[in-house]
Amino acid sequence: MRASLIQIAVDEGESVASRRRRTAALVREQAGADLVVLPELWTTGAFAYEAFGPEAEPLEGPTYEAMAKAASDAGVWLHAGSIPERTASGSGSAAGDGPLYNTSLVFSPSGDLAAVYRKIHRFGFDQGEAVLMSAGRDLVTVRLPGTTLGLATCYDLRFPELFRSLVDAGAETLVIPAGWPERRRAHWTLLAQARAVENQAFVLACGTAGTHAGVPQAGHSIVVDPWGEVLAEAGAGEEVLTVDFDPAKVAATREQFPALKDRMLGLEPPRR
Ligand SMILES: O=C(O)CCC(=O)C(=O)O
Repeated sequence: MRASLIQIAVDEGESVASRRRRTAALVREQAGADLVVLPELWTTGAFAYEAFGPEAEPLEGPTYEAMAKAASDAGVWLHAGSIPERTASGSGSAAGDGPLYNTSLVFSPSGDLAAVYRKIHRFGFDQGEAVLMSAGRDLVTVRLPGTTLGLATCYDLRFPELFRSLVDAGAETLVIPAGWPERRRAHWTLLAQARAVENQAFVLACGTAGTHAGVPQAGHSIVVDPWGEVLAEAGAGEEVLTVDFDPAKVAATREQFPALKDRMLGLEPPRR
């Protein structure tokens, strides 16, 4: 299976429309890959909090349209990263005035929507995304020929229980679009390898390059195999990271070193 992770530079000097066109062209250039992955919130930048509201889109907005077309033009599965999604209001009476979500979209090679994942763990403690966006509640897996993807986004990487739940739901390849900051790059690499080793799964983690809202991005998108080996790692700048991997390695690793079978669930709490 061939995956291409497009580590887009998200700099303030470029308009959202220009970056959308440029990204669609980069996706088209990946014809021949099986799966293409984009980063988190690449239209606005993950730290450009002031842009979330103004640039928010309905699910089937301009990014959806451009990415559905790019996926079908290239004939690839496309994890189109995430967008700031403006949902319809709760009453359904007025479209587009409901809560915001950090929403990932996955398209099939014919350009059909295959999955929607709304980021569960919001970043920022009491600021930024944590107050501007609502939290998703649903685990999402996507069946591709040869592997099952488990979806997570950026800060989710710090929550191992989410990934265990995805594995329990059948995930073999964990796909993590991100807008991870340079100042915590060591955590990014370490956590990507940890999630791969503990879940005996491939990890495809695609970040952004550039600087927006004064936050330099880590880049260093990374692909890790179920044994924890780094198969490929990008540098700091804009880059397409292409890697060939064998999805059968998940079952082989789980069979040869069956640690997942030794989980002890439902332990007793400490006695007082
Ligand atoms: O957890 C981190 O250090 C970065 C998370 C983040 O930037 C995000 O989720 O947008």
